[in-house]
Amino acid sequence: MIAAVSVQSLSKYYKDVCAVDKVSFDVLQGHCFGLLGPNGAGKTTTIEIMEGIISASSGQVLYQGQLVDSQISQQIGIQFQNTALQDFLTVKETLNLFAAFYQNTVAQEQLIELCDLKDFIDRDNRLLSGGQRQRLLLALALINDPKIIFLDEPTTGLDPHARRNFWQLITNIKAQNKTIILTTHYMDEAEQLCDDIVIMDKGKIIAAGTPHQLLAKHFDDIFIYLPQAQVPHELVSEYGWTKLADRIEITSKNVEKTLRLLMAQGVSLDGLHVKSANLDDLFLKLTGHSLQA
Ligand SMILES: Nc1ncnc2c1ncn2[C@@H]1O[C@H](COP(=O)(O)OP(=O)(O)OP(=O)(O)O)[C@@H](O)[C@H]1O
Repeated sequence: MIAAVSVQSLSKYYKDVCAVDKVSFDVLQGHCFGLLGPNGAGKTTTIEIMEGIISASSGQVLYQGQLVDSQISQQIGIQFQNTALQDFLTVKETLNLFAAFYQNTVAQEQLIELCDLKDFIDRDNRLLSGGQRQRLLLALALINDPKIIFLDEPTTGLDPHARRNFWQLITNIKAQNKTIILTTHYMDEAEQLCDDIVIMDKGKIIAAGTPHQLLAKHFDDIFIYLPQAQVPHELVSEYGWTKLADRIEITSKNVEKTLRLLMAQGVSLDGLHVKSANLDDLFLKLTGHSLQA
């Protein structure tokens, strides 16, 4: 199967700064692909080379096996984080304005439906909430009926409700067999939406795979938390458990055995919290810091 986009040994130097260092990955047709990494990891540089906005120092990007060229902008959709919307235009007028830039466009009713714009279609851009603005920006990214859509931190700054609404839209778009390339600082977003992820740090790929594969590879432990006051210090040091601000973190391969041990030691299980590792834990393990700034 030919990848929708294939990034091959891509490097980018800014004078002596190596922003991207021999990065290779494939994005499969119809998948949601997540590019994750801390600030300065090289994500934007990689994505901008893929979008044909800047050129690589070396390496190449292939779309369906063909080298990326200036025509690519007609075939891809980009939702930029900070697109400036024209003041004094309504949402509908904005859609019309952007449609004029492309040879092929999607029917406006379809976009309104897909991005759920109906309730504010005649509203001035300046009066949109954060979530409504993001939905309009998504519609603009879809206006040329692209097969591949780039979303740059699409839910940054949105409240949890608006984020969940937006995830639903992305799921609907994916169901149309479109390929989505997403950057995000939210690990729950990546876990929810992405079929494949690549984690970059300092210009290099440090992990790649499906969220499930990556978690299975790096963790076989379950985390158990108990309020600190309930766990005697001697037990914490004897078993090498971790003291957090107000909790004790116990990593365990066998939850049942650990709980039995705690009970045998007379430790109260009030306020017990058990969780599996998630992408945030993976990120912390691989990079030494949490992704959420
Ligand atoms: N135009 C430029 N000139 C010089 N250095 C640059 C330029 N653009 C990016 N860099 C450097 O390249 C490295 C990678 O930057 P990039 O913006 O790709 O990272 P990022 O992962 O997108 O970070 P963020 O999450 O903060 O957007 C950084 O060290 C950055 O300072």
